[in-house]
Amino acid sequence: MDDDFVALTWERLPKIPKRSPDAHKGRFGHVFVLGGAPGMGGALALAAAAAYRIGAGLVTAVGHPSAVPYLTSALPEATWWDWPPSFSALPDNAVLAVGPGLGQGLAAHDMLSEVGSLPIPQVWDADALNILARFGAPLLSAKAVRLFTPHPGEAARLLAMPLPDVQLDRIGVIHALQSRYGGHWVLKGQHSLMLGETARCYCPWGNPGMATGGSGDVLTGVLAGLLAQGLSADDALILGVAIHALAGDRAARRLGEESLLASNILEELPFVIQELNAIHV
Ligand SMILES: NC(=O)C1=CN([C@@H]2O[C@H](COP(=O)(O)OP(=O)(O)OC[C@H]3O[C@@H](n4cnc5c(N)ncnc54)[C@H](O)[C@@H]3O)[C@@H](O)[C@H]2O)[C@@H](O)CC1
Ligand SMILES: Nc1ncnc2c1ncn2[C@@H]1O[C@H](COP(=O)(O)OP(=O)(O)O)[C@@H](O)[C@H]1O
Repeated sequence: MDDDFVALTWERLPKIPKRSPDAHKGRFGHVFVLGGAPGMGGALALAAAAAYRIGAGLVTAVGHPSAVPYLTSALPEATWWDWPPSFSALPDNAVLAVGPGLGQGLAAHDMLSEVGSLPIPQVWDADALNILARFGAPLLSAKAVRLFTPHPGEAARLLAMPLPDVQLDRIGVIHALQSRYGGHWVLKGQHSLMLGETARCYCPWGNPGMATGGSGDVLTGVLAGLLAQGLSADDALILGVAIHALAGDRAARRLGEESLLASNILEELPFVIQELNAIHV
């Protein structure tokens, strides 16, 4: 690993802000997850549940009506908006997470060009990245805090380069992504790399059991939930990637890498948060 990119340690991790005794849900932000095209309601539900688990005050899932059954059975705590959302109705404390199971049709493109025109904190993942790869940086028309979360396949599409070349020069790739699209980046996979405003680090945790459908959707919800609680983009990036990987490691110890499901990462989030809070007292 390049000297410039340091390994995260427990001690170096940012803190989740402590809740004051008179807290109410309005203080912890309102995450809107946009995704859930037909057949992919599960991705939307995973991301929405992760945003709640990490501490967001309110979560709204914005999806195709066919995704409703996933959400109502998996997460009755979330509220629901149909596609296309009324962006003018977003509250002041909104954070957007776009991409989990979004699909790449015209409706998805139109929603993303609206999202890109809003000065609201946002996390871009999965199909949102695939659409960005097709339409380029002009899709990001407004200045906004943006976290981007490509896996190597998505990074290859975003830079129009062969996939094997991404893995040969992951540091060069993450710099190239930031130069082309701005914002804060995690290049996922073994030893996920992070590049933010000042953040330059890699995650020593995580395991191949996390190479399973939906684990990236959980990360997206975690990052949005941390932004919603007021963490800076760099802190949300570092803490979110770390908590997600540590939760994956706990799930692998409990269940084995082969049997690990994305929903098991979700289940372990509370225990990682408690462990971190205990060392940060
Ligand atoms: N339960 C659900 O509803 C799920 C929905 N999902 C959604 O499905 C949509 C498309 O995801 P797909 O998984 O089909 O498409 P991807 O673009 O993630 O993967 C397509 C192909 O890209 C390559 N690839 C992926 N990750 C790679 C890596 N780390 N290194 C090298 N090559 C890699 C592989 O060849 C893979 O088959 C997304 O919107 C996603 O959010 C997935 O997250 C899976 C679960
Ligand atoms: N071999 C691995 N070692 C560590 N982490 C991994 C490994 N494989 C996958 N992960 C993590 O699991 C998540 C997978 O995300 P992604 O590929 O977007 O999955 P999906 O599209 O199915 O949601 C990422 O956070 C990635 O860093």
